[in-house]
Formats: sequence, C-alpha cells, structure tokens
Amino acid sequence: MNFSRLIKNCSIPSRWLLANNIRYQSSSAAQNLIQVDINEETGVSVVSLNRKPVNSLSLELFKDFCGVMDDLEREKVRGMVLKSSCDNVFSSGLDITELYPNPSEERFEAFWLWFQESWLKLYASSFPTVAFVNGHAPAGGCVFAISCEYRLMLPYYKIGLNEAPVGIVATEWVMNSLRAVLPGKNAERLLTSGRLLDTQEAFDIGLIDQIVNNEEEAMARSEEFFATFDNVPKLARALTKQVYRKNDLNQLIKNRSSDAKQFLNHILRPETQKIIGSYFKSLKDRKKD
Ligand SMILES: CC/C=C\C/C=C\C/C=C\CC/C=C/CC(=O)SCCNC(=O)CCNC(=O)[C@H](O)C(C)(C)COP(=O)(O)OP(=O)(O)OC[C@H]1O[C@@H](n2cnc3c(N)ncnc32)[C@H](O)[C@@H]1OP(=O)(O)O
Repeated sequence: MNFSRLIKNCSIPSRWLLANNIRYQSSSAAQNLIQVDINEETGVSVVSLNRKPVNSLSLELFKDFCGVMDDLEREKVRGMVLKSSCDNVFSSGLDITELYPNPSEERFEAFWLWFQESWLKLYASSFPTVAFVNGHAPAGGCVFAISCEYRLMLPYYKIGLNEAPVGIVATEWVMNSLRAVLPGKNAERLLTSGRLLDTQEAFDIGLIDQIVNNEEEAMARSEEFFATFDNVPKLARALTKQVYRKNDLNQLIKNRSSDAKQFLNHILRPETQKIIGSYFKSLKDRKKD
C-alpha cells in the first residue's frame, strides 16, 4: 500500500503514515465485505459496508476498506458516500469477537492497527466524504460516521459512542474526531454518558447534518454537498482539509504502536474481559426474551 498517494502533495509527511509499515493485501475479495459503485456520470462513489448481519468491524473488513480508499484516491473520485447494505444497521461497531474471549496478541495488534489505518484514510481523504447513516451506528459505527465530512441519517435509528457504560474509555483520536463535529461540552457529555441518541436528538445537537427519509433523498443531498466544492480546485480543498485535521491526525500517527499496546493491555485485563463477556452475553440473551 502506498500511503504517500493518500496524502499526495499534502503537508502531512507520508513517513508518519508509514510508521507501522503496513501493506495492503486484499484479504477477503470472495466475501465482498465492501461494495463499491462508482457513478461514471457524476464521479461519485457509493461505498457500502457489507458484512452481514450487522456490519461488525473485523480485521478483514478494515483491510478491505483501506484497499477501497486507496482505489478511490487513485481514481480521483469526486466524492464518496459511505452507507450500509445491512438492514437497519449502519455498523454495530467493532466486532466483539475480535476483543473477546482473550484475543491473541498478534491478531489484536493487527486488528487495531488496521482500525487506526482505516480511520487515517477516511479522516485524511483528499475527496469529500458523506456518511449516509441508514441504520443504527453505535460505537465504532459512529466513529466511521464522524470521520466523514457530512452526515445524513434516516429517522428512528440510534447513534453515539457507548463505550463508557460498558467500562471502556474511547481512545483519544476517537474523542478528537467527535470534538471536530460537536461543540466541546456536547462532545464531552456524549462521551461521558455514552448515550445513544435517536436521529432527531442527533440532529438537534449537530451530530448529524440532515435527516433524510430515503436513499434517493440521501443521494440528492450528497450531490448538493459535493456540488459546493465544484468551483474549488481539488488540491486546495484537499490540503485545506488535511491541514485543518492535521493535529488530530498527528495525535494518532505519532502514537500508533503505543495506542495499540495500550488497548491490548486494556482488553486483556480480566476485569475488561469480564465486562465485555457479560455485555456480549446480554446482546445474545436479548434475542431470547
Ligand atoms: C464493548 C466495548 C469493548 C471494547 C472497546 C475498546 C476500546 C474503545 C476504544 C475506541 C473507541 C472505538 C471503539 C468502539 C468499541 C466498539 O465498537 S465495541 C462494539 C460496540 N457495539 C455495540 O455496543 C452494539 C451492539 N449491537 C447492538 O446493539 C445491536 O446488535 C444492533 C442495534 C446494532 C442491531 O440490533 P439487531 O438488528 O436487533 O441485531 P442483533 O442484536 O440481533 O445482532 C445480530 C447478531 O449480531 C451480533 N452482534 C451485534 N453486534 C455485534 C458486534 N459489535 N460484534 C459482534 N457481534 C455482534 C449479535 O450478537 C447477533 O448475534 P446472534 O445472531 O445472536 O448470534
């Protein structure tokens, strides 16, 4: 994977992104975890997360997502709309089976580094990004949405960062992405309470930009958003975004391996395993009720 392409001509040095020397190797072409549909007429790419049943985020999905982001950078797409192809769920967040029971160090480290990588590629993409939140978006699902530049959401779903109620502290780069979307006190309250907001509440505090009623409307609103950049030179737009986001990006880029180690230590603690285990069990039991 050529990270320098991602930040071509940009002021973020590529050596920072190369810190962990990760290379892309398509892991799951047969499973088609990410679907990409490029509209040749408009130049807009619709990227659908496609890991049934609830788009839980696995190592393989992150790897494929990074490959897709590289392709879109290469294709110089006009914009990207990120959505889900699962019913009622945008993404259910990190795949809990990557965290429990007691993942191997090797697998967890790779999982975490590809999660970081996915965030870096999305957060620093040169093209404009829209999240069409067409289902629930808890935790890691919300991270994907807030890393985009613009958020559209269907009514009656939930979005938020629900780590704290299950005894987990969201990592700093996730907090920074939230702070970039919401004014400080709302971001802090959302994180400390871990509340999941319904679509209307999310709109009222500015977590999402517009409520849409169906996919057609979402595509029309996305087109309007992309059109706001039609008269702006692409390079100037990309550099402005990347420089504006530079501090957030740097915070992770400079601390990638310590961030991964810190989370591995946290995840492997018996207390954390116990909390995640009972949370996972409650998810499974909910179905039986
Ligand atoms: C627990 C947190 C642990 C560690 C975090 C560590 C660090 C934090 C640092 C950084 C911040 C960013 C990281 C965030 C952490 C996460 O993302 S952890 C995942 C948190 N996700 C959730 O809390 C959502 C859980 N899921 C749901 O609430 C519902 O499934 C949902 C509303 C999304 C959909 O509901 P529904 O349509 O009714 O579907 P089911 O609930 O029936 O689910 C279908 C099957 O899928 C299984 N499943 C659901 N979510 C996950 C998941 N995240 N990972 C793995 N599997 C999941 C569910 O159990 C069902 O399985 P079954 O058919 O019963 O076998």
